[in-house]
This record gives sequence, C-alpha cells and structure tokens, in this order.
Amino acid sequence: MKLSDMTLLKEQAFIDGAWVGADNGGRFNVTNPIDNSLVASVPGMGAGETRRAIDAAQRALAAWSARSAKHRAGLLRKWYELVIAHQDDLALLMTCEQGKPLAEARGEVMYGASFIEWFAEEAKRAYGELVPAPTEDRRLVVMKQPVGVVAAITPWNFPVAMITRKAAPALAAGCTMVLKPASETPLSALALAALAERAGIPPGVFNVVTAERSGGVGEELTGNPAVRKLTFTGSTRVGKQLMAQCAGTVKKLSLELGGNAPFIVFDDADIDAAVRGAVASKYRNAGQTCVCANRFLVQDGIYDEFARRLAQAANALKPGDGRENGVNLGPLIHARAAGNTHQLVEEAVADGASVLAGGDYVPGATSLYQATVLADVRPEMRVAQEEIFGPVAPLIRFSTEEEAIRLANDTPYGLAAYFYTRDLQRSWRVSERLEYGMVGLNEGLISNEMAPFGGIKESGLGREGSRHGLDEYMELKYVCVGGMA
Ligand SMILES: NC(=O)C1=CN([C@@H]2O[C@H](COP(=O)(O)OP(=O)(O)OC[C@H]3O[C@@H](n4cnc5c(N)ncnc54)[C@H](OP(=O)(O)O)[C@@H]3O)[C@@H](O)[C@H]2O)C=CC1
Ligand SMILES: O=C(O)[C@H](O)CS(=O)(=O)O
Repeated sequence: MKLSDMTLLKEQAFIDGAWVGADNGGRFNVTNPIDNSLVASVPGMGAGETRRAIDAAQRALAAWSARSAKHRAGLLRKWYELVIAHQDDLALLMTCEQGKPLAEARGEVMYGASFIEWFAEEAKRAYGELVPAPTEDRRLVVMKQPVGVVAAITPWNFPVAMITRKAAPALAAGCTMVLKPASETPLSALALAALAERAGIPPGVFNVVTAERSGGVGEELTGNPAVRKLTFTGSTRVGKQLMAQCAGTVKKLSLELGGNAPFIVFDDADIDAAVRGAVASKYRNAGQTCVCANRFLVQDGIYDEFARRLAQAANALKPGDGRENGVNLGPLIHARAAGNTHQLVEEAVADGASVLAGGDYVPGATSLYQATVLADVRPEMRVAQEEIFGPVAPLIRFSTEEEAIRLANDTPYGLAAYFYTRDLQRSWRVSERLEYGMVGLNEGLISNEMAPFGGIKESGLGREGSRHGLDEYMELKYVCVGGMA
C-alpha cells in the first residue's frame, strides 16, 4: 500500500502521546478483506496497557477541561483540516483494511471529518442556565461540565466516522478518551491519532489501544472506576454485555447498536425515487451498515414493477476490489460474513423465496457476495428477522397501511426505518407510528452530522451528532447560591 504520506501508516498504538508496542511484544495482523493479503500489523494489547492509557487520560483531564471551549474548538478545527488534507491517504488505508470501494471510503472520510468540524463549532455553545429562584435570597445556576475520562469501542464498518462521531464531541466537551477500535480496522484509528497529534491535541487527551477481542481491554475499559462513560457502536449482543459490565461503576452510556430497518413502498410512491433510495440504503458498504434497509415491505399494486426495477439495479452493480475503478460493491469484512449471508439466502430459497438478482458468491472471491434481491419472502423467515449485514434485499408483499406498520414495528430493533409515499396525510401518520429513532421519508440516505443519529428499543441509547451529541459527554451541575437577601 503506497500512501502519499507513509508516516500515516502507524504500526504502533498511541498512549499518552507516545507510539508504543504491547508489553509482551505481541502483535496481530491487519488483512485486506478482498484477498486476505497482509496490510500491516499492530500491537496486541491487554489490561495493563489499557490501564496506563486510562491513567494518562485521567492525568490529562484537568488541564484539557480547563482550557477554554474556544481553545479546544481551535485544535479540533486544525484536526478537521488535517483530515481533509489527507483524505486520499485515509481513504486508501480504509479500503485496504475494510474493503469498501475508494469512492465510498473518500465519502466516509468527509462524513467523519464533518463531525470534527461540527463539534469544533458546538464546543462554543455548551450553554449553562441561570434559573429564576423560588425565593429572593437565592440564585440558581446550572453549569455544564465534562463527564471525564471516556472509553470508546468502535466497529469495523465505518473505521473513521464511528471514531470521530465519538471523539469530536468528547474532546469538544473537555473530556479525554481511550479508544479501542475494531481489530479488523485499527489503521484508520491510528492515522486519525497521528493527525490529532499534529493538530496539537495534547498527550493523553486522545489515546488508541489496539487489541483483539480477548486480552482484558474491554474488561478494563468497562470496570475501571476512572472511566466515567462508555460510548460503543457495534452489535446489540456486545452492547448488552458491555452495558452489564459498566453497571458495577455506574458509567454514563451511549450505545449505537444493531438494526432491522424496514423499507416500505406504498402504491402511490414515486417508483424511480424508491428504487434509487433502495439501492443507496441497501448496497452502501455492501450492506454492512446498521441503517441499511434490511427488509422491503412492498404494497401489492407496485410490487411487481418495484421488484423488477430493483433487480435490474442490483444486477448493474459491479463487485470487486475496492481499489479498482468502477467497482461499487466491495467485499464483506471476511469470508465468514459472506458465508453467513449465503446461508440466509439458501435458507430463504429452500423455504419458498425466489432469487430475482444475485444469490451467490462472486466467482473467485470468498468475501465477495453478489447484490441480491429475493422475492416472496415471508416475515417469519430468518432473512427478515435478523440483521443481514450483507447485500441482500428481501421483498415482502403487503396489502394495507395498517399491515405495513404492524410488520415494520414487529422487531426488537428500533434504529432506522424508510417509507415512500406521495400522500401527505399518510406521511404524517406513518412517520408518527413507526417505532424507530430515525425515519427516511422518500429518502434512503439519512445520516449527517447535523441530525440526531440513534435508535430506541434494542438499537441503543442516546444520540450522536446534532446539537444533542455534545450533551452525551457533559454533566449538569446545579449550584444554589444562598444568602442573597
Ligand atoms: N447502530 C450503529 O450505529 C452501528 C451498529 N453496528 C452493529 O455492529 C454489528 C457489526 O459490527 P461488529 O464490529 O461485528 O460488531 P461487534 O459488536 O462484534 O464489535 C464491535 C466492537 O466491539 C468490540 N468487542 C466485541 N466484543 C467485545 C467484548 N466482549 N469486550 C469489548 N469489546 C468487544 C469489537 O472488538 P474486536 O474487533 O476485537 O472484536 C469491536 O471493536 C452489526 O450488528 C451492526 O448492526 C455496527 C456499526 C454501527
Ligand atoms: O455504523 C453504521 O452503520 C453507521 O452508523 C451508519 S451511517 O452513520 O454511516 O449511516
């Protein structure tokens, strides 16, 4: 892999402003999902290194939180400008360790940078309150103060944006952070740390510990009392486990977990817009996003035409190595993920579903899976019940609006939902009745730094981005000033 700035390829972890290895010298490999080739190796750390990173974050906290919001905003702005300046290198690192096509990777770098830009601005708007007192002899003041040391654990599917969506508000609020990125994609995290260092963010404020699942890093991050908040993005299964581990020290939590997004197409929908939105939502990142359309609920009158057009669009996608021009469907994160996807497809077909597009691996590559459309899927099939995390679009037919809403809400998840209609009253009715944190009405791409991202039910706690995102890293302190008669 040839970067313009090879110093961004970091093979050491970043603790207290130093690039360091694991205490026992252990390392693990980072491989390219398209061919399993070796990209780099990074330290395999454990509880000891994690404890040192937490201690460093604790030591840095007082000075960092004492700086003015404007000072912190200035450093975040410099970090943002450096991320933009190194967009191509960050994108190539991402494609090599995660697999997404370069154009998508560049888009994610810009999306990730937007959170740093946004919270550099929001840092200066962490307003407190002066509350009218019930008696003349008092003054009631409400301050906003940083939570303290924050632990962050992030997934492999958005190796830049899921980190900046947490680090930017945390640092803006005056918190310090210890990050454990996914073991599949540590290079993007380490490059971000290198750019934060160049921006002048002081030692100990932003630390990156690299590790594989075992080794005690998670236990230390969730059990150490110096850590006052955990922010996690990943599967609901792991989120529940981490939530339980944090209970012992009553940590503040932000959890962005799994989803099972319904994509509802009513008879009166603009079908061209619905197909465009379906492709954008379903096949982005090869279907490996928590807000991907996971099941398509299509009304009787438009079902056949929508199915035909979606299959046509799916067949037009070009799977391959994300580094190649024209490729717009990259590999899944590993062959095991492609295997899980294929198993869901085979089960559905064996149970009566029919393949309108794709339905198999791409010949010659164990992690590449064809853009797939399945018709005649029934809601009880596993492909409609589980988060696919692959490029498969199951189509489920419905007759009435009431049935569509019932089917859409019939899941433990509540992250994102989408629906297409041109009926004004239906737009309000359905938006209000969908049990989700986010709804796309006639839109398949809803994520941006200005809107509150997050879910309800078993899709998580809290919101990221928007004017709400900073409060996740702040505590309210009420000061009652007496003797003022
Ligand atoms: N709501 C949202 O915004 C998002 C939700 N997700 C969900 O995550 C899943 C796919 O991502 P995936 O990365 O596989 O999710 P995982 O939950 O398996 O992993 C996410 C992160 O958690 C770490 N982790 C896993 N187990 C533990 C543990 N016991 N203690 C500490 N850390 C742990 C992983 O480390 P390691 O790499 O070492 O295993 C990784 O860094 C899907 O369900 C998807 O929907 C993903 C992205 C965004
Ligand atoms: O991890 C994810 O799936 C992201 O949160 C989805 S998005 O923010 O890129 O839409």
